Parts: sequence; structure tokens; C-alpha cells
Amino acid sequence: MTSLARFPSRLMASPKPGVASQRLASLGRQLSTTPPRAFEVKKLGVIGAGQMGLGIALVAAQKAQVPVTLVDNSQTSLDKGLAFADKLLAKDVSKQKITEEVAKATRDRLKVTTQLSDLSDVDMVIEAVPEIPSLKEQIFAQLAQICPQHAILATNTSSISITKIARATTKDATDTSASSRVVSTHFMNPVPVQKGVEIISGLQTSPETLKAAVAFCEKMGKICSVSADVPGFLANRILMPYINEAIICLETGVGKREDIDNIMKNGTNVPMGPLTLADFIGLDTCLAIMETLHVGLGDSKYRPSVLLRQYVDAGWLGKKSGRGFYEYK
Ligand SMILES: NC(=O)c1ccc[n+]([C@@H]2O[C@H](COP(=O)([O-])OP(=O)(O)OC[C@H]3O[C@@H](n4cnc5c(N)ncnc54)[C@H](O)[C@@H]3O)[C@@H](O)[C@H]2O)c1
Repeated sequence: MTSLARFPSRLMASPKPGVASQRLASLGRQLSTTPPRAFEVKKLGVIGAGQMGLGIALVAAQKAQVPVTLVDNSQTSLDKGLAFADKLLAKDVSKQKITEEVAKATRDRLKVTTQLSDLSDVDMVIEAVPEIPSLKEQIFAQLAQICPQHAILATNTSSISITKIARATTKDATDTSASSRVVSTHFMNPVPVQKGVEIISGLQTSPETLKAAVAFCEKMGKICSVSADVPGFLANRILMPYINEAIICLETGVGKREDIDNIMKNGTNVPMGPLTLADFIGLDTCLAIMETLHVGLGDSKYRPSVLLRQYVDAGWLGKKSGRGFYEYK
């Protein structure tokens, strides 16, 4: 049996990938006209127990009601993540949003491990490790070996090329057996609250993989938007230059941090100002996305603010490190 013959044809990439816009239009047509396939995610793996991974694992366990294996290479992150999950579930019970039975069933579906090899029996994996291209590529190369040959391999990247991440699954670019199953499910922060998910296909991604990703996110109660694999996709192509400009305003003395946040919060009806939002997202993540936009689109208008880089150099990463543009206990 050839390596390709082992894989269901429904998960193979189209042999003739077109330009991003043509592909997006064609995927949109297929999404609306092709009947759903029988692919079902019965078990999920999530990699990275940070703010995004934990949220994805929790919502999948609660809303999609699937068992979740949560992997992190740091036991401290796993302990912290589970403690946070307990806190969120207890809060929902106390507010009568869910019953104690639902909270217990959700918690029982979460299993944690430090071993990536424990993902050998999942139908889908969602990776949420830091926004470092080489780290994601290294993980996807391993996932292609570890996960079952039908498993959807999704990344929560904010801005890195899905095509490039998919490329890391194989040394033979003509073998799309694993790369056709790579897709991006870009959840918004905080995952339990934000409804939107951006779904992005790489050049190798099969339409069936895209559909399966959309179906699972919908099962998690999310509303999907499909965008093309260009740096920043849709959400961060629009959001990050806004945050970066706010930081440049702080850097160049156009306004104080409170004034910058207050005018945007009270003037555009958003729940928080851009500097608070940057702290919430993580300044390292913001810098990584701006760098991807700057390099990937080759336009100086995406140059990261010098102050943003300095804050990251200082380890002032926002809420998660206790200090960013504001101080946190
Ligand atoms: N923070 C946001 O608002 C936001 C929003 C959407 C998407 N994202 C994206 O989600 C991803 C994760 O972001 P985050 O904010 O949750 O980061 P985070 O720093 O909060 O968490 C990352 C986790 O990954 C773990 N990790 C690091 N290396 C690992 C490895 N080799 N194997 C397993 N686990 C490893 C870390 O221990 C940590 O727990 C990034 O790609 C980011 O761009 C972030």
C-alpha cells in the first residue's frame, strides 16, 4: 500500500491549489454546497495549557462534550490551568449558568499530560503553544507521526502561515497525507466568552478538513469566519495595527495610557481600550504578530513599536507576567 493509499480520499488536498483569493472563494462554495461528511471528533487533544489552550480544552469538554487530552511541557502550567478551570466552573455554578453535574462532567473529561505521545488516539488536535514558528513546525512534524492518520491537525496561531506549518508535517512536499489535514482554528480570547473563530486553510488543506474544523467549532458553540492564509489573516490584520498605533501614541507622548484607553473605550463602544487589551493578549504575542505582518506583508506601516519591543525585552508581558502597560497582582 502506498503512503497515500492509506488515507481516506476525503482528507486529501486538491492537486491544483490556486491563489489565495481563488482558493478562498472555492472553499466558500464547497462549504455551502457539499453535504457534510461523516467525520466526527470523538476525542480531542489540545497542546499548550496557557490562556488559549486551557480555554479551548474547557469549552470543548463542556459544549462539545468530548474527552480532551491537554498537553503542556510544563507541569506548572498544567497545574495552573486545571486550577483555573476549577475556578471558572465553580463561578459558572455559583451564577447558576451550569449545574454542578455539568461542571463535574466537564472536569472529568479533562485529562492532562506532559507527553505529546499521549495524542496517539485523538481525532483532532488543536495546538496553542507560543507564537514561535520553529516551535509550531517542530510540534506539527511530531504530530504527523504520533496522531492517527485521519486526525485533523489544527493550530491556534494568530498569524503564522498555515501553509508553512503544514509543510513541516512532511519532508516530501508531494505527499499531502498529513499536510491536507492541517488547518487553523483561530479562537478569540477569552475562549469561553468570545463566540468568533477564524478558520484558515493552507494551500495543502483539503476542503473536508476545513469542513470538519468548522463543524467541530460549531459544536463548541462558536461562529466561524473563513479567511485566507495571508499574514495576520483577518482578525489580527485589523486588530494588531490598531493596538500597535496605540502603543506608538504612548511612546511618542500623544496621550497617557489612561487617556488612550479611555477615549477608545468610551468613544468606540469596545469593552476595553487597546493598551489594556494588549496586556490581556500578551505583549510577546502582540510583538510576534506585528513582526509577522511586517515581514510577511513587507510594508513599513506594520513596523512594531519600539516601546512594545522594549516591554517584551523587559519581560513585561502584560497580565500573565504581572506587569505590562498596567500593573497586576
Ligand atoms: N493570547 C491571545 O489573546 C491569543 C488569541 C488568539 C490566538 N492566540 C495564539 O494562541 C497561541 C497560544 O497563546 P497563549 O496566549 O495561550 O500563550 P501562553 O503563553 O499563555 O501559553 C502557551 C503554553 O504553551 C506551553 N508550551 C510551550 N512550549 C510547549 C511545548 N513544546 N509543548 C507543549 N506546551 C508548550 C507553555 O508552557 C504555555 O502553558 C499562540 O499561537 C497565540 O498567538 C493567542
